[in-house]
Amino acid sequence: MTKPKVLISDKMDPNAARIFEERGCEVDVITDHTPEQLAEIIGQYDGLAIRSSTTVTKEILDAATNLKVIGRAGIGVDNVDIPYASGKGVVVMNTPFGNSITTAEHAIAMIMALARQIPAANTRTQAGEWPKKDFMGIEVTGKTLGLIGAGNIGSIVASRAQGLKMKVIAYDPFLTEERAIELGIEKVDLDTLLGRADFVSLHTPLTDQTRNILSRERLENAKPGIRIVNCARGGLIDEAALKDCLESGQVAAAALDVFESEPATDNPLFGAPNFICTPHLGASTTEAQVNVALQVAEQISDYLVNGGVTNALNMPSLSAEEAPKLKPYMGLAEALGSLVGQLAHGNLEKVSIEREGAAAELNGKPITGAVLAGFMRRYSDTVNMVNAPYLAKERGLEVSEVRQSREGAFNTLIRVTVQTAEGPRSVAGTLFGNDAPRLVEIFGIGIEAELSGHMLYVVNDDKPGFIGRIGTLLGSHDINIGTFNLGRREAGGEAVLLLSLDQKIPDDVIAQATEIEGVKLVKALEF
Ligand SMILES: NC(=O)C1=CN([C@@H]2O[C@H](COP(=O)(O)OP(=O)(O)OC[C@H]3O[C@@H](n4cnc5c(N)ncnc54)[C@H](O)[C@@H]3O)[C@@H](O)[C@H]2O)C=CC1
Ligand SMILES: O=C(O)CCC(=O)C(=O)O
Repeated sequence: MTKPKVLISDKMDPNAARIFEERGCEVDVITDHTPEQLAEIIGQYDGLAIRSSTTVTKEILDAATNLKVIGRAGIGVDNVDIPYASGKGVVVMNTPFGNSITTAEHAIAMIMALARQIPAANTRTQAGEWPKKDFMGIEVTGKTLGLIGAGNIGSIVASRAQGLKMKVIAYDPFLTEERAIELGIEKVDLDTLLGRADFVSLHTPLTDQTRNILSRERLENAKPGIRIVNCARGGLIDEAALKDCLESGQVAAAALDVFESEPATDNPLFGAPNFICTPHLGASTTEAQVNVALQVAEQISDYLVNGGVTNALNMPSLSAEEAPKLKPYMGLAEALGSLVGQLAHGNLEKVSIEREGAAAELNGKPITGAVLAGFMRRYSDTVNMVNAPYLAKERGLEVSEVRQSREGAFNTLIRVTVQTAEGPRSVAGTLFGNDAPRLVEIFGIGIEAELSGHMLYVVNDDKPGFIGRIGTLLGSHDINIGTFNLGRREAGGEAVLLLSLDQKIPDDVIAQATEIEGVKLVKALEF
């Protein structure tokens, strides 16, 4: 088996390359590249490991014809076009916890640096000025810290600030009252926070809702003399307004690690009074960089080698323990989705996926993804289980999932039903010996068949001599039959025949099969 190939395209702790190799991937480290150079080479790789310097644009994704997974050694994934990657079937992962402590510590360092004006005092002292009387600081003890965003990093900042005897309040619409109590923080609205806080620290992602969350109006109406820290994302603060507020003294001081445009080599805030900054160093500690490098390499190789999915932003998680157990189910699910997609006519708007018996106890999301991947192949041949749910949504397909823990005739079963103009049509399958997928029902008729390769599906009247006639027709065209599977509604009623063939059946042979007496439908299937 050829090894999956991974490119590390940003500076990363060398442990990442070691882990890739140990886990069975080939790895190249190429960190010095232009977007054009990256587009030229990306087609060779199955996996891409990045930090924040590589921007994964539509152009890169279009060139990435083999890419299956992008892993961000860090938290923010605003440098990846996730909707486009999802449409291309590429999993996007991050490492949501590896650098949180480090970044929270950076925010606390910024708070302390603002309170005691350490950077300016350092510069002037080293210049030989000894400017003792110019630097009167403030204590943080007893001051109010307002957190905008109290997720992983915000909550660590809260606990560290409480250790410094600060009172912590937070604005986060997704923070529950229970979690706020657990963190010992008071939940408030944004205007209240800005009216009460002595220090504000931002810890949200950059989204349509958070962009410019500290707007000119909010900065101007905040508590006079407020101090602001941003170690989250540039774009959360109106930088021009912040500069004006620093100059007027409305904002007493500000510390930014992140900027609207990075690298920030020429920013309007540079030189503003009481302004300090760092070049996006929030995650830059030895510990955090080892953590995120190890995690991203483990996650990417787990996906490429075993199919395990951890911390994906565009796909449900699948643990390394679950992945091998789910593998035969995914094969079955994809084949059933493909079968129903190939057989059902017309514009299909609803699909229902039922899991019965042992299948009901499994993680359903990947199974649904696999059914949809098989089903959506009727519309697109580049579909996989990552992009299938997105494509299904785009086409307005209504997807429902049903679990039935009770066993029926089979101890494990997946049934896929689509609503057609003629009513519901379903196919069902099971696993033989826990790992061999088998079709067991097709449109209400019991049958037992493996779904693979080239197949021929025939619906006919159950009459003597029919099987001989179809066999003779195929034989006369030198088409060898691998397996022969029969099912019927009742003796003499409607029957179905599913043949696996050693080669693709030509259209003219299908036309001749349709002419055989008693034949109602002939269809070539591909799996
Ligand atoms: N400076 C640096 O080097 C680093 C920056 N970061 C950035 O820090 C930020 C926070 O990261 P985490 O805490 O790990 O993320 P998280 O997802 O754990 O927390 C984000 C919090 O923001 C809240 N939120 C979302 N929309 C909001 C809104 N409209 N108003 C208020 N709160 C809102 C969420 O409910 C959540 O609790 C991210 O932008 C991340 O990219 C992370 C690591 C390093
Ligand atoms: O990789 C870095 O240095 C930046 C980290 C970061 O911003 C993040 O993880 O969101």
